[in-house]
Amino acid sequence: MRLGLFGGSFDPVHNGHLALAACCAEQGQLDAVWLIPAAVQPLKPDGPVAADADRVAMLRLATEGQAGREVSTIEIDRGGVSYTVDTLRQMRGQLPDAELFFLMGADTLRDFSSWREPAEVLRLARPMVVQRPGEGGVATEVPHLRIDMPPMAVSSSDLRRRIAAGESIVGLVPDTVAEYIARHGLYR
Ligand SMILES: Nc1ncnc2c1ncn2[C@@H]1O[C@H](COP(=O)(O)OP(=O)(O)OP(=O)(O)O)[C@@H](O)[C@H]1O
Ligand SMILES: O=C(O)c1ccc[n+]([C@@H]2O[C@H](COP(=O)([O-])O)[C@@H](O)[C@H]2O)c1
Repeated sequence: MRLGLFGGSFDPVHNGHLALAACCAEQGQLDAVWLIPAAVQPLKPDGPVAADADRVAMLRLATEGQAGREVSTIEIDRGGVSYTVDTLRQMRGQLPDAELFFLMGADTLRDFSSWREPAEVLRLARPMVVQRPGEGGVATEVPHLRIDMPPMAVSSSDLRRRIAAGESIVGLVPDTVAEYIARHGLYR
């Protein structure tokens, strides 16, 4: 099985994330994509704004009813700083026969050399990378598969800013996620 692992802060999940997963699944012929919210992303040491349970709940709403999408709480369950190499080792141990791909946007690939054990990460999984508006071309020595995605200028930080400013987020996240954010008063 060809399994796509898609790690992120997902603070909150948005339509750019969902499009990334869909484009990689289609063009990379993936059997499934697992979305993996980080507890604490190593290069974002302040940690996420929303609670782990809220980020997981929003991911579940965003992927509800979509075939081949799952939310994995492996990093939240492990706790602490979420190093991708630890996650891939755990996945490899649980799924020895799966071919693993690690999904990301070009901005994430740009910082790849500062990750923990980047060579080991590449031994365990192949990066699958989409372009991101505002990022230049993917100029990097890191071997990766390029996936084409229509540009979507949405980011979690812009969403948090919009919500705090009382601006609309309609069309940027699934309606169920927008309702969850409003109902729980997140990011105000
Ligand atoms: N609009 C987008 N287009 C392409 N890739 C994206 C987009 N938004 C996020 N990604 C990718 O999804 C992964 C997870 O992103 P993350 O959860 O940090 O969201 P973000 O929108 O980048 O958040 P923030 O604005 O807080 O940095 C990263 O690899 C990132 O490059
Ligand atoms: O393992 C690392 O050192 C490492 C450093 C930076 C980012 N990552 C992972 O890259 C993914 C994208 O992170 P983000 O928050 O920038 O979207 C997420 O799964 C992070 O845990 C991993």
